[in-house]
Amino acid sequence: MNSDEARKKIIFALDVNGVAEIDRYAALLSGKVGMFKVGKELFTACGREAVQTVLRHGGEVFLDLKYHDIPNTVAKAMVEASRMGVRLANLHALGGAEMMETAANAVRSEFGDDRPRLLAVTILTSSTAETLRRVGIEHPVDQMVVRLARLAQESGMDGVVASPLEIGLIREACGPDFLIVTPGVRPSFAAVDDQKRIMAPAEAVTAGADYLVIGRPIAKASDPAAAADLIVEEIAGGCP
Ligand SMILES: O=C(O)c1cc(=O)[nH]c(=O)n1[C@@H]1O[C@H](COP(=O)(O)O)[C@@H](O)[C@H]1O
Repeated sequence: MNSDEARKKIIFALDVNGVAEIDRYAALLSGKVGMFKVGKELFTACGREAVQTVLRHGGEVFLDLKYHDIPNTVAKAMVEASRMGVRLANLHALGGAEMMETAANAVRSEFGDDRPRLLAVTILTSSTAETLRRVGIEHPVDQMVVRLARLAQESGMDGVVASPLEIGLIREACGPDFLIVTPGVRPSFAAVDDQKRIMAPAEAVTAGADYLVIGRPIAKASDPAAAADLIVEEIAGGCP
């Protein structure tokens, strides 16, 4: 894989709480990563300005607000997310088929093809079988992930967010065109932090990931731009 293809796969998680930090990372990482993720912390702190700031720097946005509510509320939130001009937006698959279908239909009927790709979060990368068991889900994590990925696909979603360990199973169940976005990726030089089900970047791409969400391995590095370059090299060098 060439470096440009590898770079486009990296989504940098902007897990910060101010516009000044967006400016800092956008200046450091534009041209080094493929997309910027605006998540709950940043959106709660700065709102739409966070998205607008990334767009102003010429970056593309994955709006990661993981909606989970009654179908009408999630559909309306997704329509507003789409209006902001983001490339990817997500909800929790555990919200169920009706919630996903209502959201997917609302976005498609309002924006047609000029819309963000819609992702369903399956089981979070910080969850284990014990996490599931304690909320009453007795199935193994990988079975739950595949079940939710299939449900998401049947409900009109474009793809899923899942741990790298389940990429192969999802590809098998949902086919080559279904997007797989995977956090919980750790390059050789980085700490594991609180992620539990992890994989190296090149391995995740080889397994079939379309995008890798990477935060602290880049943000906490003494030279974030160099860390992003190293990850691009790991992917390009390790993937056919
Ligand atoms: O939806 C996500 O992006 C997400 C889903 C998931 O299962 N696990 C997960 O870590 N994430 C996000 O991916 C990012 C991972 O950041 P790092 O662990 O610092 O690389 C964070 O912004 C999380 O919110």
